Amino acid sequence: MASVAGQHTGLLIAGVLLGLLGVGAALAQPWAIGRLIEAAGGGAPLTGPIAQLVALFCAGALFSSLQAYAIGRAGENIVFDVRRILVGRLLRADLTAFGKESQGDIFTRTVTDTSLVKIALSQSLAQLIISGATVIGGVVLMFLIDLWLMAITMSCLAAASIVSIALARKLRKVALENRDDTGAFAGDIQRVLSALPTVKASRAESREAARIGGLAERTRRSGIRVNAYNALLMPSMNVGTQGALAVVVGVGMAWVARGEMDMASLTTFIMYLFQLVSPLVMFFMGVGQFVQGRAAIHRVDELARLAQESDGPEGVADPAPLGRLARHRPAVEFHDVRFAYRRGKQAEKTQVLNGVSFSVPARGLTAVVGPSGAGKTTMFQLIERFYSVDRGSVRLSGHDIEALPLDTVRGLVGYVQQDSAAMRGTIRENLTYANPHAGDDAVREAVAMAGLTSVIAHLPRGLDTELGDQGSGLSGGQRQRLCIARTLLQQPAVMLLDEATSNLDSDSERDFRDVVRRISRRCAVIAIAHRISTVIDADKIVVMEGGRVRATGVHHDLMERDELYRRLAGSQLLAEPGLMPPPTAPATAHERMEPWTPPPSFALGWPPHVGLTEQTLQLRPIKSEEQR
Ligand SMILES: Nc1ncnc2c1ncn2[C@@H]1O[C@H](COP(=O)(O)OP(=O)(O)OP(=O)(O)O)[C@@H](O)[C@H]1O
Repeated sequence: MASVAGQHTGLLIAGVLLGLLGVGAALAQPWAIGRLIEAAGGGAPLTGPIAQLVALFCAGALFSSLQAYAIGRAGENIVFDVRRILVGRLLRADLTAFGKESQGDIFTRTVTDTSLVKIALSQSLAQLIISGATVIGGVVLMFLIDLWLMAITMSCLAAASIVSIALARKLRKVALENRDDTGAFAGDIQRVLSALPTVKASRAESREAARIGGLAERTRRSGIRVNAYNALLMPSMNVGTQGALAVVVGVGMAWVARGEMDMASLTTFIMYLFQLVSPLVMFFMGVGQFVQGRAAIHRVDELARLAQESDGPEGVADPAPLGRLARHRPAVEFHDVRFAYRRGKQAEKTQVLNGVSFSVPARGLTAVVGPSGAGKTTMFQLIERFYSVDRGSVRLSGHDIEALPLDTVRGLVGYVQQDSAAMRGTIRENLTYANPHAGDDAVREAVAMAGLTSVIAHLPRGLDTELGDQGSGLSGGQRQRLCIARTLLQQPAVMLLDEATSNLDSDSERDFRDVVRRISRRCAVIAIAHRISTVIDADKIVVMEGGRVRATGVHHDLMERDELYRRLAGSQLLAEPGLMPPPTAPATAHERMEPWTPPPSFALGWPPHVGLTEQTLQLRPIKSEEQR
């Protein structure tokens, strides 16, 4: 953060210098008033002293407004740079590190904390320097007027400063707590709002309102503590200056009465003392703001240090020759890949892949099947290099992906995810997201290939129809086809389809299978499929179980020799009768799926069936039209 502020030191220094010129003009004003009193007392002409005074007033006003403009501008520049850097780092963050952070807290740090950083690094820093200079200048001039009066003033101010410094220390601590509480509150709001339908369906509104209310209450309490220390900071200084003023007026008037001091000097001294009050208060307000800003700087710095994706080692092989993948080499190879996710702040390991090896030809359809949790999606995430393998290697056309630039890897690999990721924006923007330069013809072709032409034709604004958050405004199946069209527009060399047809109806799925066939003549298609129809005519099938490749082959071959495949295929056949020839060998008792019969009473703590009575349904009488 300091380095960002360092890039704007020119403007900051200009602002501070202008402020110091304003300080000079302000400090000269009591002196000019003293001269005016002397001239009036001595019967001398007043035009000169009055002109001096007016010139000082005007110069003071001009310099302080120029200073405010320069410092404000530097502040905006600093916050702009901090946000630009943060957003860049967030978008390139390593997914493991990113997954440990709460998204709401990230949002608070990026939006609110950066605003506090702006105030701390520009306004309050300048305020500290300028009001500090005013105080020092005033103190020196007051020393020159009268040493003893100044000594009295200093002792009152020193006592007040000790209290204020102790308060500022406490303020920093509670400000940090308050920033963290605000982040936790925002994090929970984000968690709930992103799953609002689930919250409603689970009737969890009251529970969530209470939980978030608790976090809001914690934020309120720490906010009140911040406020309390802030509220004590200024009065502690005010009491010091007011005490000093009372003593100075009393002692000074006694000295004037005894003839030991002249009235002009006492008036000038008192004016300096008055002038000291506001900068002193501003100084300690600046301390308060800076201290709160430091808490924000700490949080923003922490976020900026989020681990980043590595873009491959220095001196990587030139990615250009990869272009379309060579036909004679496998498009993707896994060599004894081991991988574990790291969860939470403690980075506890979840071992997922335990030595996976297989290869995918450069053309054709490779289907990946296996029970839930076998590690199929994880494999795709490793091909996209969202995570790095712990051991072994993943190769693209013979090149270890760790040695390729990320941009090359992700340009070559197109990924249609399990949860179709559509975004707020028009359908066209969603379609061309991975290839913003795609022309209209290409868009039309991709839309047709994904079976979206008639869907889009029925929308009021066609391709320019706006979608809501997460692509709301389209059905699940339509969103999925949108993502497929987007990936097609990317023209990848390897296309990953993660259960991409799970949301398609049978007709659309049949059409889509034809599309996949056509695409697979041009590139390598790897499809995670739960439907047998997707895998039955795949060129290669990889069967996964428990983080290992259990078998590879084609359908008929696997039906003969792999129990798990036979079982998976059998269960799928139930959903899609007539698609598959009968198994070559009768299933053993062990392999056969047991039909599910409901237990006599529910075993998971459900009450036995009591029937839906008015009482259990908590029915209320329906009001008639008139009652309403
Ligand atoms: N981000 C993550 N952090 C920690 N563990 C994860 C993460 N994602 C997945 N896992 C774990 O990794 C294992 C494999 O998950 P994966 O999604 O790869 O399975 P899958 O075979 O695709 O399953 P499904 O067919 O149900 O989608 C699971 O046990 C899961 O709990």
